[in-house]
Amino acid sequence: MLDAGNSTLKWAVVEDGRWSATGRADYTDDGFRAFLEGGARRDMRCIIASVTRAEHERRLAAQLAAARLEATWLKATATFGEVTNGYATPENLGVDRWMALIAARQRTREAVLVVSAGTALTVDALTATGTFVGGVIVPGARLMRQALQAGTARLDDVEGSWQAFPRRTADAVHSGIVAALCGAIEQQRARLAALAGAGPRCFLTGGDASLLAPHLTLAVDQVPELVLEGIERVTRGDDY
Ligand SMILES: Nc1ncnc2c1ncn2[C@@H]1O[C@H](COP(=O)(O)OP(=O)(O)OP(=O)(O)O)[C@@H](O)[C@H]1O
Ligand SMILES: CC(C)(CO)[C@@H](O)C(=O)NCCC(=O)O
Ligand SMILES: [K+]
Repeated sequence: MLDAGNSTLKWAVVEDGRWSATGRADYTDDGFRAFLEGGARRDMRCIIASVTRAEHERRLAAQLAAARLEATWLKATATFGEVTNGYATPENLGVDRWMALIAARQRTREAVLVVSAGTALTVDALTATGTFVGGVIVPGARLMRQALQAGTARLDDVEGSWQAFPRRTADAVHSGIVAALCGAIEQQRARLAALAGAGPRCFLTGGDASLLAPHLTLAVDQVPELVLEGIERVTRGDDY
């Protein structure tokens, strides 16, 4: 199973229902070699949830073909089991978000906020009836930092640390980004709470989950492999 994000490729190898290996790599030949050496075997079926650019997808497709691995590329659908995709055009929803929502439903039947903090931050609301009612997309931490550097003269690329009231430029940038990302999560949580009539649970995944978790006032469950869990569920189910 492959979670092909905009920045990195994440994978899990499933043998006899057991996850025998997991890993992550960038979109280079070395990265793909890490995947092959990390447990992929000849004749394995690869199920891919990709939101990355066409160039990465073509390269990945060629690498899989060269390794004689059969590839299946997933798309978001209108429904899966109890989960209903409320997007205006369901197939336009990023398949990574769809997989995370399906995995979240497998973990709980309560209302839940599904947050992925990667290249982009997505905050998606799933009701207790299993309906994905919508969600927001925000630039992720790296993109925010790049945007500030590109659009201003005096913000250097210096690593800052989190401060409630930053008094140095680097700390102000770092803390501002954390505040913006956490603010989006807290707002959507309040909106889903109003809709659901109770405080929703929150699952947090993605490369920046640990950056945000300490600064959220709500209780969150960190689930690093949420997208891969969704791929496994979809692959296993007869609903797809
Ligand atoms: N090379 C890097 N330089 C700076 N920050 C990085 C780098 N790699 C990862 N990060 C940090 O990790 C965050 C998330 O990126 P990462 O690739 O880990 O997420 P991801 O969940 O795999 O994203 P996606 O699924 O969209 O590829 C970035 O916003 C950034 O803060
Ligand atoms: C929002 C991202 C970049 C998050 O990885 C991805 O899910 C994506 O490209 N989605 C397509 C657009 C959408 O979900 O509305
Ligand atoms: K993401």
